[in-house]
Amino acid sequence: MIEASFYLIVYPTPKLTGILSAENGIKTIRGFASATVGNVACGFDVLGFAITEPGDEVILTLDEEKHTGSPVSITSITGDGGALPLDPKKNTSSFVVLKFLEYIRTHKQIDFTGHISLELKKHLPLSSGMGSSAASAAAALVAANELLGNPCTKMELVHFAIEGERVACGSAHADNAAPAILGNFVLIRSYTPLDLITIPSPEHLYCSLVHPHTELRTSYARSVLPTEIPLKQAIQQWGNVGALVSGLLTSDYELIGRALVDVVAEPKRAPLIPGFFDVKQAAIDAGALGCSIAGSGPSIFAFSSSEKTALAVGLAMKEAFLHSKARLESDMWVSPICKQGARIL
Ligand SMILES: Nc1ncnc2c1ncn2[C@@H]1O[C@H](COP(=O)(O)OP(=O)(O)O)[C@@H](O)[C@H]1O
Ligand SMILES: N[C@@H](CCOP(=O)(O)O)C(=O)O
Repeated sequence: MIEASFYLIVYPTPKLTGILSAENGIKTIRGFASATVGNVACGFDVLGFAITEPGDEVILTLDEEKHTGSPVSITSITGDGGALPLDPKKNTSSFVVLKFLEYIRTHKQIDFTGHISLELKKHLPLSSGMGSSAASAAAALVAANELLGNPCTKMELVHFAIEGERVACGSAHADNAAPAILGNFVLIRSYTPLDLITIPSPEHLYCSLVHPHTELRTSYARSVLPTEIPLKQAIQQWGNVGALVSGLLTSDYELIGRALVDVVAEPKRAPLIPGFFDVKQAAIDAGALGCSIAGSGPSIFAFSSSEKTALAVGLAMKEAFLHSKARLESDMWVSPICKQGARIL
C-alpha cells in the first residue's frame, strides 16, 4: 500500500505578474524554473524536456545604490537541508547571474554597478535526476534578465545555465539547462557551436516522474559510463534518437514508445538504482509507452498517451519501488510537457 509519500498531478498554470516591488532604486522579482528530464532514454546529453512542476524559485532584489565586493550575494536558501553552498561562485543560481552580468558588460555595454541579492527556494530534491541544479540556474537567469530590462534572449541565457552545470557536476551538459530555460523538448544538435532545436510535444503526451528517496550524484553516475562505445551500439542508439524525434513531431505515440531504448547509459546506471528493472516493468505493465532513467537517476520517468494512464503508471512505479529489496519510499508527479520554460512569477 502507498502511504507516507505523495503524488501530484500538475498543470501549466502560473501567470506572469512581473516585478514584485520597485522603490527607491530597489526592485524585487521572482523567477521560476521547473524540473527537467535529461537524455529521454536514447539521447544521452543531446535530448531533454521540461515538466510543468515542481520547480525551484529564486527571488532577486536589485539595489542600484549598494556597492559591495561581489555584485551578487545569497541571503538565504530554504528547502535544501543546509546542503547547498552560500558562496555565490559555488551555487549554480548565483554563479550563472555573475556570468550573465559579465556577458552584458562585455557584449551589450551594460555596466551594472549595483548589487543583486538572491533568495533560493529549493523545491527540487538534490542529486535526483530531475535537473535540480539547472532549475535553480534557469530561475535566477530569467529573473536577472527581467530585472535588467531583458538584454538577453532566452537562447543566450542557455549558455550561462550550461556553465552552471559545470559548477554542479563538473560537466557542461545542456540537456537539463536548455529545456529548463526554453521549455518543451530540446535537441542539442551540436555543443560547439551550440545549436539547439526545440521540439513541440504531442498534445496527449504525459510524463510520470518517480523520485525514490535516495541520492545519486550526476558526477558519479557519469563516471561509470564508458568513454567509447561499439559501432553496433551507436547504430541502435542513433536509430532510436531519430525515431523519437520523428515520433514527437508526428504525434506517433507507438513510435515514441518503441524509441525509448537506451543501450549506452541505462545498462551501466541501472545497477545504481535499487529496483530499477521492477519499476520499469511495472510501468510497462500499467500501460506506459516506455520508461527509462530520468537524467542520471535515481528518478525514473515513463511516458503515457493519456493523463489517466500516466497516473496509473506512476502509482505502479511507486508501488514497485516500495516492494523492491531496498523498500524505497518515493514521490511522484504526473505532468504534461512544459511549453513555457523558465518564467517570472
Ligand atoms: N542551486 C543548486 N541546486 C542544486 N545543486 C546545486 C546548486 N548549486 C550547487 N549545486 C551542487 O550540485 C550538486 C547537485 O547536482 P547534480 O548531482 O547534478 O544533481 P541534479 O540532478 O539534482 O542536478 C549538489 O551536490 C550541489 O553541490
Ligand atoms: N545527460 C546528463 C543528465 C543529467 O541529469 P541530472 O538531472 O541527473 O543532473 C547525464 O545523463 O549525465
